[in-house]
Amino acid sequence: MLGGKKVTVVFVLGGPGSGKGTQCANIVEHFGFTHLSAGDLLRAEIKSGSENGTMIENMIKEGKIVPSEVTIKLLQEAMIKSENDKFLIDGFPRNEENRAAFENVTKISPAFVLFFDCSEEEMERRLLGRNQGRVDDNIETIKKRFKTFVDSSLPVIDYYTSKDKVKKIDAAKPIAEVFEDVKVIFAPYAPKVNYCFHLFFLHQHFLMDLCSLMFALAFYPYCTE
Ligand SMILES: Nc1ncnc2c1ncn2[C@@H]1O[C@H](COP(=O)(O)OP(=O)(O)OP(=O)(O)O)[C@@H](O)[C@H]1O
Ligand SMILES: Nc1ccn([C@@H]2O[C@H](COP(=O)(O)O)[C@@H](O)[C@H]2O)c(=O)n1
Ligand SMILES: [Mg+2]
Repeated sequence: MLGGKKVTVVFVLGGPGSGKGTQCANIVEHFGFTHLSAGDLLRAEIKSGSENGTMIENMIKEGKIVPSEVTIKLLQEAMIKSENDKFLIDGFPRNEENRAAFENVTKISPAFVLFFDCSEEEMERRLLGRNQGRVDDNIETIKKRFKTFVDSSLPVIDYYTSKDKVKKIDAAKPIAEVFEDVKVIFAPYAPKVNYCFHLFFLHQHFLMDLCSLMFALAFYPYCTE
């Protein structure tokens, strides 16, 4: 529950450059989730001129993890503001502190954890080719982010694996192929088709076709004279 509404949360995890943001955009389009990237929220906080801006910017440049209370507040505010009840939380929880604090504060447990598994070699290639002007997409910071991922984030994935909540995806494949695997996992969340609505329209079409046929048969003798 969050501010009185029941929410579904999926944590989207994986190393830097594994394709979390790319696949979240596809999931939003096909399955109606709202995408909340912790990294994007932190970058927006820097831009907004917040009092935490300088601290967040320094942490991002060093590939370190921002204290949980800052990130959780941003995630909570975004979820409350949204009219949706299905969220992809991308890049969070990044360490044990993030994980425990989120569950304590929000009382929300994820429906499952989507884990994009990719080699460092491939992730490095992608990050160096991303060209979005991110201050952390340089080889020095990328190496630090990889270390933080191994030391702090992989234990979170191990924790959720022990709870049988992790759905692991081979993220080294091309984007479209990764999404084929993602789609299988999200199939239970596909928007429901309203069969009654379809049946009504099929029925309408059938009646109209029948009327046209009767009309044509009735006038056929006159048309052929
Ligand atoms: N399966 C893929 N194959 C090749 N390139 C990919 C694939 N998925 C994403 N990319 C590209 O790799 C780059 C990083 O992808 P993306 O931003 O989605 O990763 P991310 O996991 O969100 O990274 P970060 O943790 O740094 O935010 C982007 O330029 C994206 O277009
Ligand atoms: N839970 C988080 C998520 C991110 N950060 C910081 O932001 C950086 C960029 O995150 P991306 O998910 O966009 O790659 C990340 O390296 C951290 O410095 C964080 O502190 N806590
Ligand atoms: Mg991202």
